[in-house]
Amino acid sequence: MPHLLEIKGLSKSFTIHHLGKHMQAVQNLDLSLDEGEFIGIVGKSGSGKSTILKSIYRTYFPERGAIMYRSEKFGTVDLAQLSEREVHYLRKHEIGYVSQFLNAMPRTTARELVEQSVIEMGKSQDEAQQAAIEALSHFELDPELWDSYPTTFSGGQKLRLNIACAIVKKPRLLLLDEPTASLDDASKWKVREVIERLKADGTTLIGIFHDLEFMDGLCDKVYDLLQQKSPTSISGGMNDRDAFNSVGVQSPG
Ligand SMILES: Nc1ncnc2c1ncn2[C@@H]1O[C@H](COP(=O)(O)OP(=O)(O)OP(=O)(O)O)[C@@H](O)[C@H]1O
Repeated sequence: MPHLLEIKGLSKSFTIHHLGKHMQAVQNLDLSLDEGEFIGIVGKSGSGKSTILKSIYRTYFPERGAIMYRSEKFGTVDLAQLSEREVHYLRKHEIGYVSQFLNAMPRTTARELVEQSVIEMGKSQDEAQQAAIEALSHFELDPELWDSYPTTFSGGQKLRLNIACAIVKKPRLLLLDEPTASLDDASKWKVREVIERLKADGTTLIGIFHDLEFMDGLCDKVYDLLQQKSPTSISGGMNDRDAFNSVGVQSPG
């Protein structure tokens, strides 16, 4: 069985025109992921972790390299080359992205936000209602909050809602971009339970977490960007669990 995701030679840089600076965020990166696996990405602040996830989700257009994804709908495709329309389809149906930031919409309750995620997949209002109830219960968002506006939620509550919105689509691949960054310890460990549940359900995951202790025992593999040679370039290598333990004493951020 081919990998679910295989990144080959990915490079991405940014030009900040008003500062006259060119920033090499990711350079010649290789990474692969099998179905049901959870890969953690660690590295210093600015080492390109988010850029990798955003390139997979195609928030950023990769500059060089291929991001081969085995889609249920399209077969194996290069996310770096795919049309906007197909990318849009994959975001709706196959690939989810969760960060610490909530995509709140004005005058939209938590329940409606989750329902909209289902409706945009082409499902009926009834199906969306049912799926929203299941997702919000599954991720233990207090039912008293379901009909409230999420802008008033705590960091942990927003995250639960974010995850519910992503998970309700049953994505094959879920990208977690530092979702626990603003959470206290208790909320973090609740998120860990959620991730363990997703893993048990067979979701394939790539996650960025600053807290190495949080990742320990959770990820199948860790992709280590700590060995970068200069602040503007990375060239990473894959570690297995033992190698992860050996980098566990260093702080990535
Ligand atoms: N949209 C952008 N425009 C300009 N520069 C960017 C953009 N996105 C990322 N960069 C630059 O690319 C480099 C890598 O950024 P990225 O956010 O991927 O790092 P990171 O490892 O996720 O950092 P952190 O741990 O601090 O979130 C940084 O130098 C950043 O300033």
